[in-house]
Amino acid sequence: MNRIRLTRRFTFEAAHALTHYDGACRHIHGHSYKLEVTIIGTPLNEEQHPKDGMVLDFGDLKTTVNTHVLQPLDHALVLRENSSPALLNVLQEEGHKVLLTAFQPTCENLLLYIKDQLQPHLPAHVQLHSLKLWETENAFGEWYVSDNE
Ligand SMILES: Nc1nc2c(c(=O)[nH]1)N=C([C@H](O)[C@H](O)COP(=O)(O)OP(=O)(O)OP(=O)(O)O)CN2
Ligand SMILES: [Zn+2]
Repeated sequence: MNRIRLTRRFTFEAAHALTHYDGACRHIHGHSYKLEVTIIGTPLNEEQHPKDGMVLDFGDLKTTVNTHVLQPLDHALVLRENSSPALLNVLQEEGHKVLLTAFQPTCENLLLYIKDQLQPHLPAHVQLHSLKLWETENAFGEWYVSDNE
């Protein structure tokens, strides 16, 4: 076996509010999130192939994450879909980028959302290995496929 893990880092800005939370984070506030995406696979071994020696071109990983994860999340206000209808109406009428989620937008649930967004769009020859999401400089969550088998 010659399996290799590849990791790429991303950053995005997003705001959120934790409804019913018993602390300051129930108010709308923002984070500069950092995300690490790790995939695993076997490097291609085809001498004339432009991707020879690669599990996946880092550029292709970047494009996939940008399209399916960062595009919906970056500079969005992430709110639970049962948040105040009056607030949601105003935000949407004013053209703000609001991502409504069926879940509380915690670090944990955003990891699961990112996993669900990403997994179907990875090429068949690689697997998602893990995700690491920093909400603040000091707090992060991780999702590992091996924890969920
Ligand atoms: N298990 C979780 N706990 C908390 C989450 C979360 O997603 N999962 N989120 C929050 C808030 O969103 C908050 O923004 C982050 O909390 P906290 O680490 O307390 O933030 P601070 O700004 O106080 O961090 P410092 O490093 O102390 O400045 C709360 N909990
Ligand atoms: Zn927060």
